[in-house]
Amino acid sequence: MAPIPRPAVDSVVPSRAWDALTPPLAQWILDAVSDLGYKRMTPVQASTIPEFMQNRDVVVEAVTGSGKTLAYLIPVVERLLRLEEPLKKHHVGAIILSPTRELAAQIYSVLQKLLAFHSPSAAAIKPPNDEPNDCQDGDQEPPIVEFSTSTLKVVPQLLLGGTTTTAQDLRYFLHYSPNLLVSTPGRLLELLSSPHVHCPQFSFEVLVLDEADRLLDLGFKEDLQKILGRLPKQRRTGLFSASVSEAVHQLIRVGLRNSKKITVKVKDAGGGEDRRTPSSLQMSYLVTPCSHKFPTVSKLLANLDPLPTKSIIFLSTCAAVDYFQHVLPSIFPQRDGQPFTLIPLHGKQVSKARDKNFARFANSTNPAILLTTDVAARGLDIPQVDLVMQIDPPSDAKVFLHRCGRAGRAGRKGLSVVFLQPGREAEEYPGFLERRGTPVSKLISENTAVEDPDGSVAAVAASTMRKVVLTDRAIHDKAQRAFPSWLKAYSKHQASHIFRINELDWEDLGKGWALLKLPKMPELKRWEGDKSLGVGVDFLSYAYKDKQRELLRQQAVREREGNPRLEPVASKEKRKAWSAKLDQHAERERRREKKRTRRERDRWEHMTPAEREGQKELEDMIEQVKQQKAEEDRFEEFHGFGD
Ligand SMILES: Nc1ncnc2c1ncn2[C@@H]1O[C@H](COP(=O)(O)OP(=O)(O)OP(=O)(O)O)[C@@H](O)[C@H]1O
Repeated sequence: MAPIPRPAVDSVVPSRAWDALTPPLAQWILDAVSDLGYKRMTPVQASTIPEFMQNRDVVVEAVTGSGKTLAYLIPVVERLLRLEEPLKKHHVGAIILSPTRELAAQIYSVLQKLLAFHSPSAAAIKPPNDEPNDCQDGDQEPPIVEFSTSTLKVVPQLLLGGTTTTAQDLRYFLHYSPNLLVSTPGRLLELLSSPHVHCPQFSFEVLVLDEADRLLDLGFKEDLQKILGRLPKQRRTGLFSASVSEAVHQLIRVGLRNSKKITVKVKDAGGGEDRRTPSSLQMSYLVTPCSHKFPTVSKLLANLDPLPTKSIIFLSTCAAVDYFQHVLPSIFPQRDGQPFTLIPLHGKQVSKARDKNFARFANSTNPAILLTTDVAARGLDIPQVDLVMQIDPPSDAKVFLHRCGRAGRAGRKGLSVVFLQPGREAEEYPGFLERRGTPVSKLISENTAVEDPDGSVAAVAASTMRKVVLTDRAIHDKAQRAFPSWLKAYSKHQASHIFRINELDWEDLGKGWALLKLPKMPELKRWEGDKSLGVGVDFLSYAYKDKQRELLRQQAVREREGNPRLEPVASKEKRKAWSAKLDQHAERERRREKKRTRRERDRWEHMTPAEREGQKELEDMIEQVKQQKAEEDRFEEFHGFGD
């Protein structure tokens, strides 16, 4: 295996042998890591494990793919196995929280691999959807079975919304009495709400927030606040991420105790600047108009040497993934006589499809491409990912390094490419990234440049994809939904001074998206170009593949012909441009804020004292984050870094 990036900044601990730690790790752990082929600790493991095993909280920021998972799993299991006596039945000793189901499942799988070397724990591992066979009926009150607590062991449980019901999770909990829970916030909260699940101070040891900055985002605020309210304050806490911002470090003062900040960055090739990305990962950009983006992706896939085993394409919305999954295979090349397998994955797929698609990608033996959104940006560890392509930069600049970091993991060579449109994007975005510690350089290679002086390459690609769209009106519908949603995402980019809607080239976008026409959108009201994009389509006879759907459409056409007033007309509200809606938005936001405050007050009145404590703790954390962010913004503004 290629060398792991070397540490810098706060971390002074280099990569070390596993048996060099004091206090030493248990023999079974040494056997496990040796069997897994991990000869030495990575820098983040060498820095974190000794601290987290002792009574210290840790805030760990280390580049993607640097081995953070084992850096917390080893201390967590060691702590549970070094207790003086086993925990009482139905008492939880440790919790690991992750923002997504896929990441939680992955953490659980690493944990299983580790515990396989600890015989008492290995015997306790059951599949997460295991139905204890003495209680199959979902509606019955779960029986509480006797559970042997004489041996110290780690009994893990994976909690995932979508795969099991809360009742099934609770039955599993009551039957096997797990002491270590790996979960997403929502599902954990549901379990902790049961009076049968206990986390008292004398039992509860440690809480880990993986992708901590994402978990501290406002989207998770309520759940996290309630979770903290149900956990004892006297506990160890570990925050882990590749982007624990300075703001999150302030949490040390409020949420964490006796804490240690561990930062593992890497030096750039010349040994100078600190980087926030692994040195095995080449971070690059390409300047391409929209209509050249996918032809360029094809060229990369056709020519990159060695052939990328697995690649990820990031799009900005779920609807775009739903649409492009149909058209892209028509323009993607074959390698060694084999097509690439294109697998869609996004957060609006039902859990089963999401799990299946993720497993298909992870286990694919053919060259495979995951077409996805930011749901796959963080934490996922699929070592064979060689290439990451960001068709659009993410709206949240912080997500950029997480997306890139799906490639170039654990010292393996990886390439990340972000596609920028000529003009402001190409001129300003690289500088914007550099100021955030994630510099990118222009990808210069014969393999990538699409020479297209007369636009014929783009035209051929658009025409090939349009042929696919014409085979089924349902694909056209998807495109017409996806394009406005992409535009909305574009308009919400954090760096709004770079990503400006009024500088977009609509005709080129229509070609790049292989649209049959531009959708009716307020933004196009004053645009005088050809909204049919020069594609002559007879929409009256353009049919759905699905027979039932087509019959309904034909019926609707007949009805409309009989009564032209039935033509659906977008409401006045819908026809307003985004920009014109801003004032209304502000007013609505003010009213919403008022309602929110009232709701919060009501909720507070109905809270238990413990929940109030949790709420206060979290509010303190968020306040600190806000203050720090404001300070950072002022600093950036002063130095001309502002967005
Ligand atoms: N000591 C080690 N030696 C070699 N490889 C290791 C070692 N520890 C972990 N790895 C490998 O490194 C890869 C990345 O590990 P992990 O997923 O924990 O990274 P991470 O730092 O959590 O990344 P991210 O920030 O993207 O979540 C895994 O494939 C893992 O098997």
